[in-house]
Amino acid sequence: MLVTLEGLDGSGKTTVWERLRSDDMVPDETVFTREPTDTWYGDAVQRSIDDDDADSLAELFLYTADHAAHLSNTVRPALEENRLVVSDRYSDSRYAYQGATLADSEMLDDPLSYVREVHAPWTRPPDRTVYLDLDPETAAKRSGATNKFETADYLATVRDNYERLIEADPERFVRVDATADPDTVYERVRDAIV
Ligand SMILES: Nc1ncnc2c1ncn2[C@@H]1O[C@H](COP(=O)(O)OP(=O)(O)OP(=O)(O)O)[C@@H](O)[C@H]1O
Ligand SMILES: Cc1cn([C@H]2C[C@H](O)[C@@H](COP(=O)(O)O)O2)c(=O)[nH]c1=O
Repeated sequence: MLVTLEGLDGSGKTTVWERLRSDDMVPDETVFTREPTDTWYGDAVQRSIDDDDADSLAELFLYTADHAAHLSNTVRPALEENRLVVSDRYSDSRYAYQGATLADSEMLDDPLSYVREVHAPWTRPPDRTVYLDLDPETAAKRSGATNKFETADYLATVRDNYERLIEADPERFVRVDATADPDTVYERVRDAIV
């Protein structure tokens, strides 16, 4: 089973993901992974994140290349062995974030749909997605505005995109209030996974 953790920057995904790794209730053979990945593809993505002037379309395809390699090298092999896979960010991050980054593009009427169409023929959708729901102002504050994505204005568009994704696929998503205290958030996420 493939479970993904999604939400705005600062919503607490990595905090939960780290804690799940040492939880006895989570199966030992679980694969914990993330996007951007810790590979040279992920390094290329990181360079783009750090470049305020990166071309938005080129950036989409860097993230997408990282996703393709992540699927073939990590996610699909683990699923073939019937292991639980927990990914800190995955394809919905691309739909929500690059959907927002490309919002001003004159070439695309509906960037979110375009990004989904690019992935559709080959990606592997998650079986369950835990969405850590947080308002953009708190998200920007918590994340410390360390990269170009972490502003309340931009994150408001990203949040609208996540809402569109949830509306289109309500069965897959479990919404968790990320303003709750860390222990409560953690227990709600764990309950949604095991
Ligand atoms: N439930 C919570 N309440 C208050 N603060 C929290 C909570 N969960 C995490 N934090 C704090 O918010 C900050 C961001 O958390 P974390 O790195 O886990 O978020 P993230 O969603 O992984 O962010 P990013 O996508 O930017 O990597 C950290 O300082 C963390 O300690
Ligand atoms: C996977 C993915 C990520 N992003 C953005 C979101 C964050 O601001 C950065 C890095 O992610 P992290 O969780 O803070 O390490 O990249 C994105 O725009 N599109 C994506 O597909």
